[in-house]
Amino acid sequence: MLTLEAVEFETGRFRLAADFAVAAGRRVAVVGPSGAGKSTLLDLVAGFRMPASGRVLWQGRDITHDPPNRRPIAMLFQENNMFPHLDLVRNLGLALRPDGGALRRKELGAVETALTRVGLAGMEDRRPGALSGGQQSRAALARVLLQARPVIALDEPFAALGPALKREMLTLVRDVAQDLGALVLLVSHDPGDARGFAQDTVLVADGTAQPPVETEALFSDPPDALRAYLGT
Ligand SMILES: Nc1ncnc2c1ncn2[C@@H]1O[C@H](COP(=O)(O)OP(=O)(O)OP(=O)(O)O)[C@@H](O)[C@H]1O
Repeated sequence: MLTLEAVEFETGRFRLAADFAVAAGRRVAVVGPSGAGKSTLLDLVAGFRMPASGRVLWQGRDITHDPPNRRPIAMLFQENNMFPHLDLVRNLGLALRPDGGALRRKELGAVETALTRVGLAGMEDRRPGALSGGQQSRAALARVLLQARPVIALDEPFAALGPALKREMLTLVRDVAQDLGALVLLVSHDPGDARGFAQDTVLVADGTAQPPVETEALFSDPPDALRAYLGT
């Protein structure tokens, strides 16, 4: 269970409140208007931002003051955050050895297995610049797989891909998350993503990240804030 307990965040004039829990293993979309605080919510969970008050807990353990690398969360950004001068094996190896040390045979095997799992077998020695956008997304997902954390947070990860490829990647995320038994938080501007991917949806609007609601129920009878955002 991921719990945001009476979390209050503020920076400048922006405020965000969150007070809800999500069960382990769920797929959750995070939707809402631009600037509402979707990325901020993920940052609070991942530890890149600190709440002014309240607590963040994973399986009942208070992680509010843990640094990002000590949290149970793997984050996948739109930019994918690969080092351009390192090939895929070395980029992904950093998930297992953040100090950049040489990989042992077993670790190398794990990297190769992860690359195969996301459809990149045989591309071990490519650098990120020699990959298409879709392949870069796959590589980023392979890293998430290697990190093997119980929560995966994705912030608009596939916005630059075409619709068919995006759907394919979301299916792969779902499969990878299932392999890991991971909870997924997916920020997206596309209601189709939420409906196709997520069992539950968190609506972020008017200074609040609202408790998750079953996705189909939310979209079939949207509250005013969601209706305004959807333009319906
Ligand atoms: N360092 C900062 N100082 C002041 N305000 C900030 C700072 N960083 C972000 N904000 C504000 O916080 C609010 C929430 O930003 P956030 O990126 O979380 O929104 P979002 O819902 O993810 O938006 P988008 O969909 O456009 O990516 C915005 O109104 C933004 O202007």
